[in-house]
Amino acid sequence: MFEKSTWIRLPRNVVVGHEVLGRTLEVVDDVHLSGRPLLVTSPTPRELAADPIAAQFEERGIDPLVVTVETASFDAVEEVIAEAEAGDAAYLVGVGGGKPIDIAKMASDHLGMGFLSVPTAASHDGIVSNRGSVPDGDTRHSVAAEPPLAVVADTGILANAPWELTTAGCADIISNYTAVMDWRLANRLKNVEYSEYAAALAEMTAEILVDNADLIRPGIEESAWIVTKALMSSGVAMSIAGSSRPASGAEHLFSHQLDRLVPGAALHGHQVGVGAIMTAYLHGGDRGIWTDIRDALASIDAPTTADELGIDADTVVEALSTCHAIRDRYTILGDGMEEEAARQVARQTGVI
Ligand SMILES: NC(=O)C1=CN([C@@H]2O[C@H](COP(=O)(O)OP(=O)(O)OC[C@H]3O[C@@H](n4cnc5c(N)ncnc54)[C@H](OP(=O)(O)O)[C@@H]3O)[C@@H](O)[C@H]2O)C=CC1
Ligand SMILES: O=C(CO)COP(=O)(O)O
Ligand SMILES: [Zn+2]
Repeated sequence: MFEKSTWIRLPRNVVVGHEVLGRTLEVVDDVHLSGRPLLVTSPTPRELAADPIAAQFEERGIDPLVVTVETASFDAVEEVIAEAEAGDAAYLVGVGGGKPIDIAKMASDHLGMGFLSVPTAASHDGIVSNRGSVPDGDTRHSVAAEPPLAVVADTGILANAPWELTTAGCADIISNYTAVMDWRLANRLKNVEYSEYAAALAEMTAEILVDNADLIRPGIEESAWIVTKALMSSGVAMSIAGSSRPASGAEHLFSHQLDRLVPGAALHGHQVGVGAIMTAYLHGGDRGIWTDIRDALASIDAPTTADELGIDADTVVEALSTCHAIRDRYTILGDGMEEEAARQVARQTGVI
């Protein structure tokens, strides 16, 4: 008897382009949200996007609530939930990088409210995903959450964000190559549930981005457009899979472990990119695609070494040799690498 079922949650409206921030209320109306919004933002994105959105609401006679968060934490999620309840918010709007968007996503999931995602940086593929990532004790990886009802991605704001945020987004996409290799391996060895559609979409997204690497340059709206569409596509792959598997394998375990060892040292995307060089090497040795991954990262100015991440060699080795344990996710790291073997891989790939 056939007993499988799939429930794919996706955003209803994804609006990407020039000066679309000014159309936020149109998007709100289109997804039939009404009442008082609570904007969740962080300091820089507040000035760039949350205050202008608040002004749009005020013009309409709606007084929005605004919470500015400094760090991604469960305390921040709880603060947002409390503000939403006290202020009678009807829905949430996450405005900023991954931190405020994930906090808004987790809070709206808890409150059973809709939420809108307004990225100010093309820095990560959680913009449309059905995952929320807020560190909780030793847990650093994402958990299931409702995706946004709609996304408003203004390419002018994204293009003017610091270039390293965009290169971090590109590296998060390039890491799909190794994430999918790990997923296939886990499917073959451990019978982990696998979706050919989600894997193909994640890989194709990385391929299109790499093919267009020449067009991705600082300060150019078309570049922001290319990267943002790739981030959306990667987020959709996660929603189709019902997990972050298409976009997160051992390279993400490595990054999550760095977040524990040296919090805030480097951007999420940059860490997973460097992780992908080493885990691609583990998958294929000298004949593998690790050099292609390294060259693709270098071509968009993303870090390819520990030095460029601003993290010392010993910490990189420690993260690589211990990160298998932080999550129940089978990858090329298996039950863990010996420290000396991890050091060799980091050396062979020029990471240290
Ligand atoms: N849910 C999911 O599926 C996924 C979640 N993630 C998560 O996303 C996070 C990484 O996202 P990231 O965006 O790097 O994190 P942040 O939200 O911390 O943003 C990084 C920095 O960029 C600044 N910033 C944002 N927009 C602008 C702008 N337009 N101009 C100038 N500065 C700007 C922020 O400012 P300020 O200091 O003011 O905040 C912050 O300092 C991680 O926590 C990661 O785990 C990653 C991938 C997938
Ligand atoms: O960062 C992500 C995908 O790019 C989310 O993955 P995690 O589930 O490992 O947090
Ligand atoms: Zn990621």
